[in-house]
Amino acid sequence: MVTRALSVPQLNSSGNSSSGSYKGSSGGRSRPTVQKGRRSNGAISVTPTSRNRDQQQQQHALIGPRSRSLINGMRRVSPQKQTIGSSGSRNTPVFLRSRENEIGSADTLEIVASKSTGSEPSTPEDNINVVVRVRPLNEKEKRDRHGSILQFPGNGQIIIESHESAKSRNRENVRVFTYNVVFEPGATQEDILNYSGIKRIIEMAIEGFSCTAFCYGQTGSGKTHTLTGPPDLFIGKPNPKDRQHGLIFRSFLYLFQLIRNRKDITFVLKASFMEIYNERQLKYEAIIHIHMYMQTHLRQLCTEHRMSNVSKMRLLVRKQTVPKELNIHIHTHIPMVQKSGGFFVENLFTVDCEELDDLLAVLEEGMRNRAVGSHAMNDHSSRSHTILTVHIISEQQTDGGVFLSKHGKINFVDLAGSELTKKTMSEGKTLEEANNINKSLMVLAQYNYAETLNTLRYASRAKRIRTKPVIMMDPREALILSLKRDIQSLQMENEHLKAALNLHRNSIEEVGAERPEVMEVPTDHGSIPKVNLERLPELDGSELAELVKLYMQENEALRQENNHLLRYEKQYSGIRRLCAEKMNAYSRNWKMLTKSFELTRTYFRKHRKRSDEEQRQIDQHRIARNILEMANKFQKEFGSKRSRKQ
Ligand SMILES: Nc1ncnc2c1ncn2[C@@H]1O[C@H](COP(=O)(O)OP(=O)(O)OP(=O)(O)O)[C@@H](O)[C@H]1O
Repeated sequence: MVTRALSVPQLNSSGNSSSGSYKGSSGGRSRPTVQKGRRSNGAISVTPTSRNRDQQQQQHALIGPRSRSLINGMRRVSPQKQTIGSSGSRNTPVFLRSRENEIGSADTLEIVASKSTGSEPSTPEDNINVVVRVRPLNEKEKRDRHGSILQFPGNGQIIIESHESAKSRNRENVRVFTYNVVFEPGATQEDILNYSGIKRIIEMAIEGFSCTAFCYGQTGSGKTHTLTGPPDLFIGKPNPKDRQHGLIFRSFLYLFQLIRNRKDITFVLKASFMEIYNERQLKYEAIIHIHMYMQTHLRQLCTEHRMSNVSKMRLLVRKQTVPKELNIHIHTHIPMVQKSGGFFVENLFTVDCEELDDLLAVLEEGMRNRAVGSHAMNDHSSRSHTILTVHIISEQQTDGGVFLSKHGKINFVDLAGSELTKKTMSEGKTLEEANNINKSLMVLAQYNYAETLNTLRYASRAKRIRTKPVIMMDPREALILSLKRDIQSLQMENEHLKAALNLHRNSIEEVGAERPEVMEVPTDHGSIPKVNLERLPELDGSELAELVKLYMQENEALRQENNHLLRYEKQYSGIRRLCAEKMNAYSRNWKMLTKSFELTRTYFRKHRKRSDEEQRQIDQHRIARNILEMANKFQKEFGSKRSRKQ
């Protein structure tokens, strides 16, 4: 089971951005110092220029998975981005600060690089990715000349400075936060897709992990904009090429791109879209803990915040026959969720999505149906928390012939923004909604400094959360798979032992030793029928259970056989060792015997006594040889004298 989360805290960036001492790439190289009071002159970074207490900052954080192992040793990519910032006083504003002109912080770049490797998902413990996006100033903020309290020194850092009166300024008023990525106001929707780490999340969801991307932040800070784009995108038929499309739309495209490349896997996609409206006590911990424990955000809401507090939970995409409002049921014994106690949402309507268009239709319909209100800080303010879930069920045949199915999912959560009703000038229904939203988030301090600080703290805390994701599989299928693996390794061991035994038998027979008396090895597994593994996905629960039983039996039989073989092997190897020792002794003796025989024969040849007859013959032979030699000599001498005379 996995826990992956994305959050998007928000900052209200103020109008007159400045770079101060943090211009361009060099700003990120050395550790920046805050230069108080320097007026900013560009869109690259936003520095305090105004002491206006009413200034607004909006930031949102994107929290998602990342892996320590992925980060270590990853190559850094360094795209050069030339984006025009909102205030545009510089020609080439960088939309997010990092070292050496790179886009995004080091961590994020590594995540991006890791994504492109398409490597195996790791099992990271440090898998919450926190990304902060600061939106550009809107027209009203520019008109009101609100300043910024934020600076972007690079390295994923944000500096927030309070603009209390100079007297009260002290070290406490300047705080530095570090995240995986900080997007400055010039960042585009496409940049968020490419550099926030969401692509990695989608890849992990495909691999069977449960992942979440969620946005958190002040009202009007750009959460919905980041996730879905401006609301008027969904009026009528949306133009798929619109550059304003948000993270969800772009993630869907990327998801389908990945799925189409995996021809070896069969995918089934389902999606649901619901909202939690007027819920009072939602906390970000809820969202994150749910992932640590189980399936959806709702479980945590149930267990930690007592679902009775939830006023309304509504389906945004539904069948005509399905009631709009949903009931939550809490169960203590649901097999898959036993550990945390469980819950399920009655009538949660999930849509089968065969095509990309089906997924996009879920998003569009949900966006049209969600509760939106208007107040002074946002014309299209979300009045609820929404959860769009895409289930990715995959099925792949493994080397062993077993079909492995995984159930990954990705949740996109758009939390309603926290609001100061005084600033939003909410009244009536909007006021009631705002109160509930604020309660359900964290009720923030009086001014945007405090709100921004709170958001940054929130994101910082989220970053410290450690989760341990696992791939979600049907436990029975997982068991079958592991039994199958056991069987394979037992069979290999078995073959190895048999080969070793044969070797022993042969060598024992060679020396004519007696074979040991041992139990016969059962080589036939009897009545265990063979099962067609390709039919695995078609089997129902009882058949699967039967299959597990059969595999366990086969496993057990193989284990027994291995034990017998091992005992055999032990006995045979003992006898073989004895034989070998005897053979060695024999051969040593034989060598010695041969040598002594040779010596004896030589001795006797030299010293044995000859018989008289033998001696007489030898003497005669010797006399005859002497006579012959003398005759030859005489002949030679006589011959030479005669020739001289002539
Ligand atoms: N990065 C951005 N670039 C341009 N406009 C933006 C950006 N972010 C937000 N906006 C605009 O700011 C306004 C408020 O944004 P949005 O509705 O997304 O905020 P929100 O955080 O979802 O607010 P609420 O919590 O009230 O729903 C919208 O008009 C949106 O189009």
